[in-house]
Amino acid sequence: MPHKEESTEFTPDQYPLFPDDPQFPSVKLETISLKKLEEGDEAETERAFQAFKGRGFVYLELAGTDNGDTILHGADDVAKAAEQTFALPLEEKLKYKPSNKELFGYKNVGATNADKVGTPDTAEFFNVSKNDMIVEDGKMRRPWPSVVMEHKPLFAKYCRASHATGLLIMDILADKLGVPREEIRQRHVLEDHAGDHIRFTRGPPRKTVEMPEIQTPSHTDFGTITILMNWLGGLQVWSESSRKAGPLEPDVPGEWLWVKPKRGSAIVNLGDAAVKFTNGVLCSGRHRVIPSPGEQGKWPRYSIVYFVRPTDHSKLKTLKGHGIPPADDQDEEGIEAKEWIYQQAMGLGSKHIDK
Ligand SMILES: O=C(O)CCC(=O)C(=O)O
Ligand SMILES: [Fe+2]
Repeated sequence: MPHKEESTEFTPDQYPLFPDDPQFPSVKLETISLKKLEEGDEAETERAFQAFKGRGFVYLELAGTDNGDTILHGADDVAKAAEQTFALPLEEKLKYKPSNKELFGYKNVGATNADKVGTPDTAEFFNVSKNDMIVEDGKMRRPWPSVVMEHKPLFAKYCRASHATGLLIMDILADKLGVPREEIRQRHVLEDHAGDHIRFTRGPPRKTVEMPEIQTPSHTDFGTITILMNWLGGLQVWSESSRKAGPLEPDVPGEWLWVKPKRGSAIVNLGDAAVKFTNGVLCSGRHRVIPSPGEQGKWPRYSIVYFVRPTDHSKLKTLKGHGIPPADDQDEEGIEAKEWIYQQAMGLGSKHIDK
């Protein structure tokens, strides 16, 4: 157990390994090299494409490229800043509740439902907006706690590296599907306002062996691509892939499988916007977070998530490409991404977001 007086809460050097025990069945994910993707390696791009069509989740090996190294090393520093943010008094954190149909700011423990009967979740989040971090202070749209402001250069660099990595993956998927890269890039321009953010998450240590509580309820991510860094087990994916965004409970039979954290790799998954753009060719995998297994459960669990999302005013509708079956939304204008993401968040029973 970590001792308060000698260590901070986020202490990845102390974490035991994910338990090697059939009690904790884990999912096998492809490991894709970011360096090879950047080099245009054909076999690697094909493996990535197949994995994103299949389960929608991969390990992305980060070392050896500028963006990969920024994410790999930056995530530890971001998590330390996250710890300082969560250490603020609750009343201070609650001053940063989301507003304006945006998800930026603080989500307190219990603000969303973990199931259909309304059991509260047990994780807290702090969502730091990409657009505010990459502009000068005077151009930011919201106030941020001083601990966030102190780390703004770190967050800006982390956002740029994560966004660029997301765009690289989008280019690969576009090429495979016969969609002009620009069709997707224009919906994800770095400087244009979007729901993109770095999410800090903190889940409490496990209280009982049975671990009934749910830190982050079953969901699919709303955006296009998610780049996730975590150090302790707790993330689980539903064994069967589904292409339907929707309710809290999985909609196809299956079981929860653990996703083991992998040192040196991010966990990258696609979100519902990627499903919508491709009429279900790509998969947005259903997942949730419960307390870490075995000995790992003695530590509070941190994760650092970057969400790449379509820009606020881009229309969510199926794109045209030889790999995409024509959709019945051809004649619709399409809903704007900001409104759609807000509706998705409200669908999870969020009680903390103001209009
Ligand atoms: O904490 C994790 O490992 C996953 C978090 C997650 O799924 C999310 O914030 O959307
Ligand atoms: Fe997620």
